[in-house]
Amino acid sequence: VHSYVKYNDLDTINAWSANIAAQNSGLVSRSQLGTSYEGRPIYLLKVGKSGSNKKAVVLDCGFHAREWISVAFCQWFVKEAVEKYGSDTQLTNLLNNLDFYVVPVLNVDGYAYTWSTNRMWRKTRSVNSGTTCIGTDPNRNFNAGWCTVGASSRACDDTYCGSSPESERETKALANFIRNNLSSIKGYLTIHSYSQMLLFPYSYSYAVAKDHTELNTVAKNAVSQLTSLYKTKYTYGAGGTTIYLAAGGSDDWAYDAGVKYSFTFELRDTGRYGFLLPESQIQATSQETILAVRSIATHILNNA
Ligand SMILES: Nc1ncc(C[C@H](C[SeH])C(=O)O)cc1Cl
Ligand SMILES: [Zn+2]
Ligand SMILES: [Zn+2]
Ligand SMILES: [Zn+2]
Repeated sequence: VHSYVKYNDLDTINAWSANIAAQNSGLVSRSQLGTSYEGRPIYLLKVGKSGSNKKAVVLDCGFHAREWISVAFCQWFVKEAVEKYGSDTQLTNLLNNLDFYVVPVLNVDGYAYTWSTNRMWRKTRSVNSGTTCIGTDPNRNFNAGWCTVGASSRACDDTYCGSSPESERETKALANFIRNNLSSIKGYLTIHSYSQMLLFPYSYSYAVAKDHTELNTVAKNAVSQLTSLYKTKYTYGAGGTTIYLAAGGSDDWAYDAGVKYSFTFELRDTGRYGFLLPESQIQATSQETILAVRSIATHILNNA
């Protein structure tokens, strides 16, 4: 049975996304972004009051299979939206004027694999030619400095960039969706764990993004909102200098494609539990992160 304060397996999440759309048809609709390598559906939830030519923000979770707190967060976000619409002023305003395209789990094959076989799996589950090593790192597979730095060209490595940009069905599906909706998509938030960081372009080089100053201010304000709830410490900045130089990331690609407000969240913790964050921290992590998402979305609404 589904719980917002537990980690849910893929079948439970898919049943949940069908139900929450059916029960909140004025606010939530479900479609399919594509199918994974192993043939699983990759669902997309459109969250927002129906209206014409609204701005959109893409929020994806479950890029990396083992980062379960990311997957829990997207479910919490949708719950909060449907629960508080009509009563919470800020959220109601956001949902009246913005559409949030939520991908509850992008890397569905990998996520299923962490439940069935290997909790620490990161990549997709696609077969690589000439080796028994499986999978590509979806966050090294985008056409953004592809495979130049901070990624491996060896299929057996956890940061394998793939045979070519968008070689994965999962990354191709997401990239196609963003390309096809560029006129409305003003923000891109991709949720990972762990490190407690809010990152923005670029990670693929030390080049300073043209919107660096604004993105830095948006990140600063979002982090201060997050920290205000439980005093959780976050760092923020351009990925290359804040975490590490790495190419092929979805945030860099979205930014260069024209999505100005592009951010990567690295949720709790800083290493005590790491990817194995206890379920007891899902609620607090989700609540504090939502404050940051609200802050960014409000900036987008006022400035995009
Ligand atoms: N553009 C990027 N933005 C953030 C990161 C950090 C995540 C952390 Se799990 C990763 O290593 O894929 C990595 C890249 Cl390549
Ligand atoms: Zn990740
Ligand atoms: Zn991470
Ligand atoms: Zn602002």
